[in-house]
Amino acid sequence: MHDPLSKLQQIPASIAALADYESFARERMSEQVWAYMAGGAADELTLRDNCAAFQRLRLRSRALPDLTDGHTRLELFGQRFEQPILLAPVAYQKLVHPDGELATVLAASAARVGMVVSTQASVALEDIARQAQTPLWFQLYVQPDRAFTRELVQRAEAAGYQALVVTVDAPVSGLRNREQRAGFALPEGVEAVNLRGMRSLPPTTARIGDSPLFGGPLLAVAPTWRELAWLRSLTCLPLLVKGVMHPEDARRALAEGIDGIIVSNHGGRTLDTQPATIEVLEEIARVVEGRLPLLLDGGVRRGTDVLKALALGASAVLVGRPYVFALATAGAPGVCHALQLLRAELEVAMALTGCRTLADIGPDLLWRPGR
Ligand SMILES: Cc1cc2nc3c(=O)[nH]c(=O)nc-3n(C[C@H](O)[C@H](O)[C@H](O)COP(=O)(O)O)c2cc1C
Ligand SMILES: CCCCCCC(=O)C(=O)O
Repeated sequence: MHDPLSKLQQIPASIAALADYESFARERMSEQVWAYMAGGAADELTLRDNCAAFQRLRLRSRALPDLTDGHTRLELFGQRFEQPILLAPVAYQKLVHPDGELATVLAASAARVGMVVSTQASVALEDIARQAQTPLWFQLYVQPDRAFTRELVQRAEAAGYQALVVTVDAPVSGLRNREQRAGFALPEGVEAVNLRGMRSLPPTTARIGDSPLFGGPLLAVAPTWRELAWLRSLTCLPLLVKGVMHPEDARRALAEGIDGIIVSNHGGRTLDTQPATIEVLEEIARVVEGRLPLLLDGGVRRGTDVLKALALGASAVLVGRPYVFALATAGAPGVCHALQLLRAELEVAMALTGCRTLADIGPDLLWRPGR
């Protein structure tokens, strides 16, 4: 296996934190691709809030902790992870690098980080799995063609994916104004290869005065909790829902026998003006009461963000855009480097807050005036 660690010296020397990859990535992308990768929905308030809300939280350091035998290991669904950080599903990675998801999985394997592969990956899910030496989970968009959806699940199982992550926050695409203004469209050579051969919906042709969405074909086939129950009966893989932002949806997920919940607002790409994920995490954690793994994504940029999410009830976090920016800048070595930076930051943050293992991380790490 090609080792991305051997190329780490090619990383621009000025990159000291995840955010530093952004300007390098931007230089390497067209305006259209940048709009797709970096942008969010509508006025991008939620996109910005995801990061800002983490930045508002304050940590409390602890003096003279005993940190002997410290580590960041954890188990999720019987799978062992070296750190509570996974790669979030991001579609069409060939937009930013010719090897796309193959470069990412190489880096994830070298960094020993779990990866969630998008239904809309630009590389076949089987080809990604063949390269993987790390746990892979498959992110599922329930397709209008349910027989095709079942086949996708079976393909993921056969290829060795170890969990199914059903995205539940995008029955329709968000209003991506930045993409619209830039005129983003998939270029030739980049496509959702896993969806080849699927019957697609008839194009919507709403005219002025018609309802643009309601009554149309899209909502008629949008997934509901019924499809979740169907998926539950279809697979023995751990089943997670990604995109929960409301405590009642968390309650429903528990009742439906779901195995894990990802608190996510899709990185601010679906419904704009939602709160930041870190702001709703605690309320959802109160519903879940530790009965199943609770994960979070959206705005995680620093090791201290990982620590804050764990302090408020997450078992692990996922990162999205930062690794795509690293991929665009320096390919697999870039992704590997970005993951190593984040892990180092987490370990420093744990040491300075007196946490020897993840079990030591709790809400008292946060400084909350008046409490
Ligand atoms: C370019 C891009 C493509 C994405 N594609 C998918 C996808 O195919 N499936 C999915 O469930 N989420 C997708 N997401 C959302 C991410 O999985 C994740 O929720 C989000 O990026 C986390 O926020 P962050 O980018 O601030 O880390 C995508 C996000 C981005 C930026
Ligand atoms: C119905 C939403 C399709 C979006 C596909 C990729 C994605 O999740 C994203 O761009 O965000």
